Amino acid sequence: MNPDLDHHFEQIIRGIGENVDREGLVKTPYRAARAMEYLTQGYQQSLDDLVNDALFESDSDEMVIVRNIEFYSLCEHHVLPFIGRAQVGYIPNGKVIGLSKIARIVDMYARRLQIQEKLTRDVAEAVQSATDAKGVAVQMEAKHLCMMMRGVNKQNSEMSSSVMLGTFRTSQSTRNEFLQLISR
Ligand SMILES: Nc1nc2c(ncn2[C@@H]2O[C@H](COP(=O)(O)OP(=O)(O)OP(=O)(O)O)[C@@H](O)[C@H]2O)c(=O)[nH]1
Ligand SMILES: [Zn+2]
Repeated sequence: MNPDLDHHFEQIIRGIGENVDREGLVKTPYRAARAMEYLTQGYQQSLDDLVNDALFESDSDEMVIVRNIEFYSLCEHHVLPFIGRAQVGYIPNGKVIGLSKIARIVDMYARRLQIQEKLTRDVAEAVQSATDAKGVAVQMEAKHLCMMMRGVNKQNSEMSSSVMLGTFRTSQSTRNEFLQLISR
């Protein structure tokens, strides 16, 4: 818990012309600071702690895909939410990773400030480094509130991003299999 954050939120509320002493707002700097800490908790986490050795020997070398992992992130330009789903695939290389850990990896990076392209790459590289996989593919689609509730005000546009590593990059048929499986 960082009490400085409470003070900064108090300044923001004052800055927009509100009265921080009125009843409804008295506890708001505290609440907003705790919420912001929660939304950016990824800075306090590390890949090693999160994976917690949940790697299991396996001779399977078939593609594993986890689809529709929802995530909530904040864009680094406006500190407004972007909300979407991730699809993560990998080809094991002697070991598989605990299923929940893939979703935890997505969450750890989502709970930081960034752009979607970096989030996509961070997740792909983390899965690669945790599993030593033959290849990793990550595809994400998200709606950005900075495009919806301000700025260009487009309600229906979604951003799609993908990162392919290893065999997903070198083999067209592996990439196609992934894209086919996630579009089901
Ligand atoms: N590539 C990419 N751009 C993003 C992402 N999130 C927000 N942006 C964009 O970042 C850009 C920042 O542009 P600026 O011109 O510096 O900021 P701005 O004046 O607030 O831009 P507008 O949103 O167009 O009003 C905008 O085009 C946003 O849509 C993201 O995850 N990836
Ligand atoms: Zn933004």
